Amino acid sequence: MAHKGRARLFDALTTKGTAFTHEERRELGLLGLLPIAEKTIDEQVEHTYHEFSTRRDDLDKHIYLRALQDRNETLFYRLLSEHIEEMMPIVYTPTVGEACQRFSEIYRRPRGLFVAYPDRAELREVLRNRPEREVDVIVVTDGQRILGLGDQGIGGMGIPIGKLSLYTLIGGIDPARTLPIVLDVGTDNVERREDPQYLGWRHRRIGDDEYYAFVEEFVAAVREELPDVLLQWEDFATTHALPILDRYRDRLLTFNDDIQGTAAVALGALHGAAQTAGRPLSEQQVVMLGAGSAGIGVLEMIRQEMVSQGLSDAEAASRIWVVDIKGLLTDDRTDLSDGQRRFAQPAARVEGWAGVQLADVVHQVDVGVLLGLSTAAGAFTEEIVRELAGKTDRPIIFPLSNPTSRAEAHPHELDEWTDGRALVATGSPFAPVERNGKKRRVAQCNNVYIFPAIGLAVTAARATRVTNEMMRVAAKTLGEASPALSDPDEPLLPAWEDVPEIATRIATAVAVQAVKDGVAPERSDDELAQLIRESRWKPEYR
Ligand SMILES: NC(=O)C1=CN([C@@H]2O[C@H](COP(=O)(O)OP(=O)(O)OC[C@H]3O[C@@H](n4cnc5c(N)ncnc54)[C@H](OP(=O)(O)O)[C@@H]3O)[C@@H](O)[C@H]2O)C=CC1
Ligand SMILES: CC(=O)C(=O)O
Ligand SMILES: [Mg+2]
Repeated sequence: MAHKGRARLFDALTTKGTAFTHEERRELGLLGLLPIAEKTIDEQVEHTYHEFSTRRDDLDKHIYLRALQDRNETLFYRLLSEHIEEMMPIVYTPTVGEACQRFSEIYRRPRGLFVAYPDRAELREVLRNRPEREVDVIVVTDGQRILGLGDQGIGGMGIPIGKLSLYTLIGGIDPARTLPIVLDVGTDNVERREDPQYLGWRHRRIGDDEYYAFVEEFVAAVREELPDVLLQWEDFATTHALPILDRYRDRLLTFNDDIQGTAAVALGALHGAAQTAGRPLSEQQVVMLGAGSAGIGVLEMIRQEMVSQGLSDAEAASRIWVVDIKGLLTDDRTDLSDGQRRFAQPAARVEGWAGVQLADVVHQVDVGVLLGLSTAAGAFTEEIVRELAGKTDRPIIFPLSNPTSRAEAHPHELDEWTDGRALVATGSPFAPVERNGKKRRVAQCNNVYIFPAIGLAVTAARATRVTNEMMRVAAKTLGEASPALSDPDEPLLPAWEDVPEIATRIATAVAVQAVKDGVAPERSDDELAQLIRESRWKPEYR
């Protein structure tokens, strides 16, 4: 706020552009630096929306919005908040996936921190060079599993930038207090590495010993510089995601969005779905396609929920069937990680089956819930879905892989193959499904319903850890807001326009839980609710 003149005019966080009044221009040394007209923020929104609308395709629209964000953050968030449903798919999945693939080509200006392995001796200096001193939330990736698009190296930076935009848009986190980070540890994507435009370190990914030592150094630098920050891990390959979470979850204020955020949103959506289907989760047989960190994270939470509904651990596990690229996870497989092994079915249970692929499991088991976190586009085939639809009145089918090009099925197909009976939620956004002249919105079961609220909760309540119970409360509060609970024809998750308000509700419940869990200072529930409402940043010129 202190700067004047050009520095003030070009400070994206505090500029008002053509909305500086004549008096402000005089006070701030801006006279003559702007055309004489004085705009209101509403007029600026109208103008930028028109500009946005003239862009040819979604990537152009993404580039336009990113440029606006770099120029005037208040206006960027005001525009987004007035067109949330239209712009979410542009700043986030699916368009952000293409923006990551073409990151070096569309690169304009730096944002956040590029923490590169060759700079490892100077990590503290890198952290000290962060653009803003005070930070509430870091989102960090190493670019190895960007949505379902694999290794994008430094291009993965598009994801932390996009996620943090949603922390602000939905969770009301002050954009000046967010920090996107990419750990540049090389890339195994040969096409990227050999692209002359590639802006990252042209090197194969470093080996695990160097990798974990580097992550440890990075964490140490973050702790020293920003001891209270929330550190969110995003889009790490499963092989690294789980060990990193295990190593740091009890040492830092941290969570892994793909594991824990996805689990919470899936459980939230299943709440409305199970109620509409008329059968609680604990009475369902659940099939998951994909045994990566997202899939296993979701299943851990489903199992806990089944236990809270009265099953033993073993009974719950016996209702969960996981299929990966090799087929069903069974206890005679030697290639399973510890996390996967917890969901392996006894091999004896499948003796006599013709095979152990998804179609076989759906054929043999009384499946009520089919979930996909596999990146396998089209894997929920007509044959599989029709078989499932023959077993239950209201099949619950969630193709959750991102971006759209990786979805296991499209909602209009699921609708057709089940005669409109499927209860559907998808990872990326899809157009409404039309049946008998009536259009129905498709719920987007994406962790964006959760992470902004977690950020808001821990920031406002000054929490020091993200506990499992905090995540469970987030899932429960979201589930209770399902429009399908009051009308089975409504989507399983709330509309985007309502999401900022619901994020506030989730954040309040999570903050209350943080106090209960002893990881945030004592405060009454009312005080927390008030603190959360008051701490929300708003896109208004100061
Ligand atoms: N909706 C949401 O909010 C979220 C969605 N996601 C999406 O989930 C997907 C998976 O993420 P993540 O778990 O981290 O990724 P991983 O790559 O770690 O996991 C993918 C899993 O699917 C399996 N798989 C791959 N291809 C097939 C196939 N053809 N048939 C059966 N199984 C297959 C893999 O098996 P194997 O290991 O043997 O190859 C692996 O078990 C991504 O598309 C991601 O965008 C992730 C987080 C949140
Ligand atoms: C949504 C998300 O986090 C993912 O697809 O990775
Ligand atoms: Mg992710």
